[in-house]
Amino acid sequence: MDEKLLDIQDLSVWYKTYRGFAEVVDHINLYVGKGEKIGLVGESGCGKTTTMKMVMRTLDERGIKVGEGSKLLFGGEDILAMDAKALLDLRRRKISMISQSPMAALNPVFTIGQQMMDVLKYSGQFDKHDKKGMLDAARKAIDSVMIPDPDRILNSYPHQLSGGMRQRICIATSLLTPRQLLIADEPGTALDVTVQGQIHKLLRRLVEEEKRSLIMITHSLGVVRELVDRIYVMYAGNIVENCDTAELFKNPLHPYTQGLLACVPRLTGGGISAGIYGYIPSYVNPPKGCRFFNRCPHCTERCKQEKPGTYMAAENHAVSCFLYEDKGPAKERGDGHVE
Ligand SMILES: Nc1ncnc2c1ncn2[C@@H]1O[C@H](COP(=O)(O)OP(=O)(O)OP(=O)(O)O)[C@@H](O)[C@H]1O
Repeated sequence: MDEKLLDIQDLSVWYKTYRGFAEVVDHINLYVGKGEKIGLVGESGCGKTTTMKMVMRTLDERGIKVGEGSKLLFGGEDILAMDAKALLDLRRRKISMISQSPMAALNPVFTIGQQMMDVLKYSGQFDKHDKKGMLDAARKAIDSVMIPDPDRILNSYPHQLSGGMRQRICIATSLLTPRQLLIADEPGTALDVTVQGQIHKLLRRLVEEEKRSLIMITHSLGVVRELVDRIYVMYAGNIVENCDTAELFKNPLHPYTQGLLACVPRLTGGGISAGIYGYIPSYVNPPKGCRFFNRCPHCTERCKQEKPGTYMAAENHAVSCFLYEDKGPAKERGDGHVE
């Protein structure tokens, strides 16, 4: 197994709302190895962004509660125990996150050049007077994301660029510093499919060239198929299935994964998919059993009352559904958590 770079153990995150606590992330386990590319897939609102914002510690901590026993380890260091200085270092030098909306990520009142120079200045790689060195690094980064005329781009404001260019600039900025982990939160959402495809290929190439790790967050299994080594399927705050990408497409086991796969459009026809009937349950009053029970074609009385464990349906293929209980519990890691 790869050496773990990020290791999320038993993480629970609750938002404080006026109706009570919303249990949005519910005891999840997930890891990414050094140089590994993983996908975190699930429909809108299932808690993917919350999980990753927790990793970056960018959620407003007055508005959340983190479950007891939750652990977030990055290179063995406990993210939840980091002070403000260590967190700043984590965000400036170790992990970067590309958000869904490049317009929200870029500051509209500064040029691209000013924003890139700021990133370089605080990265600790250059002397703060070495303007030429930083400019060259910024030009090189723009070049690596295949945008011509870097000097014009450096002098442009975000609104003077197209959506695809802005998203590439976000990727270029995240690559300015030698960070080990890149978290890409649906980087193609705001773009048309042709540009989306280019952005995904670009991300894969850059991550592979620099041997970085990647977490690709998306609601579409089709998007991650060509991009990642392993996939975690998330539903309503739970990881319901986790295995290698090829295995997931060959042998999807959880009824939710099967439903998600049926939603991937096929060029060979077959009409419009029926989708998955129903919607995600309330996080304020989540079901006490399986959170997918009201949408599941295999639901039994037990599913409504009892939470399924995580079972090892095949080698390195974990699934959280009573249908696979006879396959035995998932591997214990020695720290009491399953993987
Ligand atoms: N600050 C907040 N306060 C209360 N609830 C929140 C807050 N932020 C997010 N949520 C809720 O948490 C749930 C999960 O949201 P999250 O953004 O993590 O989902 P997601 O899987 O990333 O969705 P998408 O794919 O649409 O980005 C949603 O029901 C959302 O309404």
